[in-house]
Amino acid sequence: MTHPVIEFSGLSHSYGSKALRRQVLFDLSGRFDPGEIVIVKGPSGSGKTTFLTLIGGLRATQEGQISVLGQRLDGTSAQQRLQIRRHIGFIFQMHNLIGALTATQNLLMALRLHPEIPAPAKAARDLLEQVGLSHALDKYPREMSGGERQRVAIARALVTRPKIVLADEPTASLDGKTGKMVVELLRDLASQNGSAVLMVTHDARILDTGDRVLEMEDGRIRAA
Ligand SMILES: Nc1ncnc2c1ncn2[C@@H]1O[C@H](COP(=O)(O)OP(=O)(O)OP(=O)(O)O)[C@@H](O)[C@H]1O
Repeated sequence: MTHPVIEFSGLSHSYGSKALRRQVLFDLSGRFDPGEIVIVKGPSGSGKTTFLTLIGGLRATQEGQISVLGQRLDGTSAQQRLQIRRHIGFIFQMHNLIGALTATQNLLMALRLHPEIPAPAKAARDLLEQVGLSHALDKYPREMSGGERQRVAIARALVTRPKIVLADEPTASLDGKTGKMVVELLRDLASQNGSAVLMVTHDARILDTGDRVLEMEDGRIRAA
């Protein structure tokens, strides 16, 4: 039997407190297996981003259980969640590239947490070239377009070959050709590295690239 990369049950989440408290996720359960690409879709406000940030350990679990690579996330400290996050590649719209570092240096920074990866400088350059940024290796984020910055963020998330990739609209600011190339990179990582890829997207061009679709509505997972 395959061990799931992520397993969650009874997951609920609310924002605000007292009279302003509003529940946005209701009793979610499920699992993600190695090597699968899951498309998460659903209307705006249905809870997709909240769900992704919870299973990525970016928020504390309020209710329910989450296990990531065999380690429990619920009930852990912020410090422990930080450790688990090392195994996750995040591709979010607020990509938080470090402005004082070039594209290459941003990738090297991520690689510093992974001394087991050989030849980091080559790994960084190769991946930036693969996402079509050979002209921008030494550029700073402020010198790049939005789409170029997005590609640096994608390369930074993937260069450590994480076992889990969480992506929120990864192709939103990319043209069709570049978007397709990014999806191919994700597919390679899933098949060669056994990584699980969870991708929130409305992009009609890539909806059919997933192995399955998880559809959310009003904070619940709709039965497939
Ligand atoms: N930090 C927050 N504080 C209060 N409410 C929030 C917060 N973040 C999200 N919400 C609310 O929680 C609900 C779910 O939001 P979430 O961003 O998870 O949905 P989504 O499906 O990702 O939406 P979109 O497709 O528009 O990004 C929404 O009603 C949103 O307004």
